[in-house]
Amino acid sequence: MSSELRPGTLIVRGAGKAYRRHSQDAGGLWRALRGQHDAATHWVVRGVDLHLAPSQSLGLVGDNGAGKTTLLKLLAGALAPTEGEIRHAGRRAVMLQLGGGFHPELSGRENLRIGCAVMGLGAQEVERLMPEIIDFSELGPALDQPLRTLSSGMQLRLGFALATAVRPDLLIVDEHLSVGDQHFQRKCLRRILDLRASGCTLVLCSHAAYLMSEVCEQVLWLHEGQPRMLDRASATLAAYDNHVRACDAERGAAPLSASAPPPVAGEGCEVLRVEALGEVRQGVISPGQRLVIEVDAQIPEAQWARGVDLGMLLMRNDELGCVPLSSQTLAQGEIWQPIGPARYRARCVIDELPLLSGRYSVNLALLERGSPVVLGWMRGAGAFEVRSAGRDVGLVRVPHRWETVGDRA
Ligand SMILES: Nc1ncnc2c1ncn2[C@@H]1O[C@H](COP(=O)(O)OP(=O)(O)OP(=O)(O)O)[C@@H](O)[C@H]1O
Repeated sequence: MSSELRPGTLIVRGAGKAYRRHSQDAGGLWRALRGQHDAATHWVVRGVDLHLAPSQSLGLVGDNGAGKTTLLKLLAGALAPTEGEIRHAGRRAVMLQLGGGFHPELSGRENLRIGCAVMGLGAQEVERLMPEIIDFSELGPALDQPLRTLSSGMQLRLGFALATAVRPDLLIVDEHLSVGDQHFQRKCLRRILDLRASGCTLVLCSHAAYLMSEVCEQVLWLHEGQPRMLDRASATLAAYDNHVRACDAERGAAPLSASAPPPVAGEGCEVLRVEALGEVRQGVISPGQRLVIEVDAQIPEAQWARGVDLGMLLMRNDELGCVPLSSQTLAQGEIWQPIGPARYRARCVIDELPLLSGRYSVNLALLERGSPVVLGWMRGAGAFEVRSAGRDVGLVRVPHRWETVGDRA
């Protein structure tokens, strides 16, 4: 740790991690026995430069084996870099692997005490924080059972409660929000957002692009151990998405990015009904006609008070996400009309449908206002077919015109 940096600062200069890889051929064993070491240096991560100021947030994406976990371990201090330098200031909390740092034979409570001590907390601070950590983990009597008897979701609760209760200046999280039940996912996400709002620097690795785009300002794309792009979250995620699509097309696989469900975390919120209306007749509509997507949802009073947005994506039947529709710029009362106790209806109108021939449906999510917390969702709802009378090919028809060269002046 460096004293001249402000707490929450993270600086990485030319960091890399290499392992020795021994040759696998039969002669390798004999050479090793003769003391002739023929291991080659294999760089798993190389050339990473980062500078995060306090309260900045960085996401990490990359294909399997790209080196994300290795980089996170370097940032967490769990691995020493082979080359380069990593410096941070302030209290660092880490959630890398499930149950990481815990002892399987000790109880959850004992593990918490040890974990607090490892993070440098004094006895008094441990006593002060324990009730909050225990409360957040919601483990109840299971807290006094050996850790190995806890489910992975329970271990996540414990680890997450510990890592975040200490109010770290720097939080490093690896792909954990998909573990655990929906209620806990929401709790974790809220805590991450609260920490970020209170000035904690965040490094997050997740396969949920949706989450990264909401939580992180910048995203680093690692490719075969090397930084390929470091930019605003939206720019890097779009570039990475293009890369994933190109790889999928090469392999003939279905595009995953559109079909992967977002993290879900609702309590009592539910999408009840989705219907394609407007000029849809017997499930069919033409390009240029009026499409109305009507959504009924159950929103309990407490959640209504926090605010609920609606995000939709019109999907073609080859899982291509075509048209995003979001209510986020409107006041809540402009989106939802009450239709019964804790029931609301929203109508999204596309006056001139730009889509061309194909079968479509709607993926939609109820979102907590101003936050990436997903309260409820439905996929493949409100199916309709677009039939074009013309000979259009492609996906959309957009208004356009032609001009002659002379018009340009
Ligand atoms: N201890 C080790 N010894 C040798 N090679 C290792 C070691 N740890 C990781 N690797 C290799 O480093 C590469 C990067 O692994 P890493 O787990 O960092 O990738 P990742 O991007 O997190 O992958 P995933 O998304 O699949 O979790 C892999 O090829 C892996 O086999």
